[in-house]
Amino acid sequence: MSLVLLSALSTLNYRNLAPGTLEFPEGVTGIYGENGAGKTNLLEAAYLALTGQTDVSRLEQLVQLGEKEAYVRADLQQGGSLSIQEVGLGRGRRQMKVDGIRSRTGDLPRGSAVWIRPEDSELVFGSPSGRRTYLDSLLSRLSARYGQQLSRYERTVSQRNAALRAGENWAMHVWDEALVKLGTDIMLFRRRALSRLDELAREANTALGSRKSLVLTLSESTAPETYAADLAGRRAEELARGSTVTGPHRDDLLLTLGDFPASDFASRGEGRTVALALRRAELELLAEKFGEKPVLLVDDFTAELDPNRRQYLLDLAASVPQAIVTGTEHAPGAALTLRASAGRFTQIEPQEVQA
Ligand SMILES: Nc1ncnc2c1ncn2[C@@H]1O[C@H](COP(=O)(O)OP(=O)(O)OP(=O)(O)O)[C@@H](O)[C@H]1O
Repeated sequence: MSLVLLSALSTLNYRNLAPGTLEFPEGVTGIYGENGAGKTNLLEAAYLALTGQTDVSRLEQLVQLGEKEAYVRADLQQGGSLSIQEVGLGRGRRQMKVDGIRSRTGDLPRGSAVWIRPEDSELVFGSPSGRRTYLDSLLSRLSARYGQQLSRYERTVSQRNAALRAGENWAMHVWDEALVKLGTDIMLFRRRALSRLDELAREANTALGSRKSLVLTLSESTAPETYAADLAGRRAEELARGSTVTGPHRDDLLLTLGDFPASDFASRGEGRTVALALRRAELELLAEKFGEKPVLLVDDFTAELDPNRRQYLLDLAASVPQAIVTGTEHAPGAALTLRASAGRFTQIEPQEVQA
């Protein structure tokens, strides 16, 4: 894949953003403005247009209050040619087009964006499902096959759960066979990817000035060698509960800082550093896979009270071909500075930024 640059972003009826198009240069675009101005909304729209993905479960939340549909469009410069990605949003529905042709998320460039935001601390302090989502979303971008196997696995788990609830003990061997095959693929892929992810996250954690070492490990609910036996051994429990309790959908990505699990023992600041290290590792893995660094979206670098992490974020933004960095203050050294106010973005001349 060649370098992907976001040359323009257009939105219509997207949250509080005024309709219009913003053009972005190479290098860093800094966006500053007061709380509630629409800075996060803009990055969210950019991430959606670049990747087709959002972590908002109710899509209507993205549509401006009082409107029925919203639209975002990314004009991408890729290896000298222009490509246009459009996402239309309605009640519970998302439609995507690439260069005018109906498409699915899998058709979009998979390594095109990484989004770093203050809420990333939840990766450390939140539930295992958030960490699984981080891992699965990253691995699905690294390998389309992983994404396909994961959707098949998730479908199989929900069908098997329905059979368990219906007490269909006689059908279980069929479901188990399918589950073990798909689940084993997922476990093996996760194991392979984790060693490099662990190395990259460790390096980033050290570069962030952390004195404690970071180690990433998988906590697996079963192993490929024992999967079938583990399922059989918990059959009675699963029938009683009506749900599948063994398999990679129950795994966790353990983050050990120093000698202890970061989720239970890290301070808020240490947790934030670990979360940043995970995002940095994501960026590096995507760059290794696709040969180019993704567009980096940094939400609220000013939320970092620690000067070390602030500087790290600014340096990271300056090191990639294109970054958009928001904050309540302007980002120093930006190629373009925009001021956000009530969902509108106006360009600020360099001399005004200095002032
Ligand atoms: N669907 C929607 N329709 C209209 N407005 C919305 C919608 N969803 C969110 N908003 C509003 O968008 C505003 C801007 O939110 P956003 O999170 O982008 O601000 P921000 O500039 O990032 O602020 P902060 O600096 O506090 O993070 C909020 O006031 C919010 O109420």
